Amino acid sequence: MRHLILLGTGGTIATTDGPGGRRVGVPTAELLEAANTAWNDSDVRVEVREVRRTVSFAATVADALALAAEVRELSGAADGIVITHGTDTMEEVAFLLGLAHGSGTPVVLTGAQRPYGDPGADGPRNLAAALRWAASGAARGTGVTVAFDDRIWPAVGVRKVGSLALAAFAAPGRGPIAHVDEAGVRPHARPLLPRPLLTGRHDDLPRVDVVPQYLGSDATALHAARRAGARGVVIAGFGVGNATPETTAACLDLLREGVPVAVASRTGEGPVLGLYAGASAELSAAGALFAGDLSPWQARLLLAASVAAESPGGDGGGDLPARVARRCRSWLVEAGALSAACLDGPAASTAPVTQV
Ligand SMILES: NC(=O)C[C@H](N)C(=O)O
Repeated sequence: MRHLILLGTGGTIATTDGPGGRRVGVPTAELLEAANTAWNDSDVRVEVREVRRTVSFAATVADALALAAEVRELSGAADGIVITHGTDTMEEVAFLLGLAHGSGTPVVLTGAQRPYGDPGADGPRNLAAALRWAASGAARGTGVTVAFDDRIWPAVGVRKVGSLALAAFAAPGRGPIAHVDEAGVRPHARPLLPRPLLTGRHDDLPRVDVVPQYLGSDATALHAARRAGARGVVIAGFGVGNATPETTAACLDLLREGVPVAVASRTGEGPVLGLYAGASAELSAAGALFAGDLSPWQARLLLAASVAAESPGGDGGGDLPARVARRCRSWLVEAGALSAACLDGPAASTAPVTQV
């Protein structure tokens, strides 16, 4: 008999509507009962543990790290771990759990877009799919995944792409690695699993802020982040990773001061690259990390984990941006998010640098 552990953390799947809005309150054992109407396998024993009962927009990095520690502790004791979670930050929590996960035990997050008891509730079906996937041999060695709307998404690259749609998740440019539905569990691909970056116990991560780019944005938010004690910043850049002249200049100052800078794209799909003079090309040449096709939110966690790994308890010193970028790049190459040609620095572009 296979043994799964089901960890309940809250989210819409465990909410009911009421005066003042939705609130978490449904016990995880009740969620399991509802899922069992969609799937019940007498050969699988599910052990339920209540971890937290919150909506995920109120969760913190410290909460996610505590969850990662619990998952690590339980990994040897079960054939699979399923976590019910809010969808708003699921892409970040899945990614962070992946940064800390080193065993073959599958870890599967799921949730719902509609509350418990809704006539069209998606929670029971999503949870049933997550349990089926976790109990199947196919999930072993796939690291951390998200089960939603009959599809299984890899933690690296998964994004919430719908605010209300039942098909709430996608991994643009990557696609689902399996389907789980009436036709059974059907794996199509296996995600590349980098070595865990977060080893040992971490109660929190260094502060890293995301600064978005928008028409005419100046460097005010970047300066505020620095004043607030940010140990790194991620630019959610235009297109292929560009920033306004003011932001670019402020990022170059940060790099000179020893603060790591990562660049991601606000577009939602595709890699970033140092193509444009006075913007991405300059940032890239100055040692900013170009974070492959990671979302700004996943890039933020990668940067924070790398800063933590480089400078436990210290401020790192002058070449911190270079060391952090190197560590992130080798992780991104292992994750298939960056070409191996980028390992020692920015990949040489064959295209001529475009003058802005
Ligand atoms: N669908 C959901 O779960 C959204 C909810 N606000 C949460 O993240 O907890």
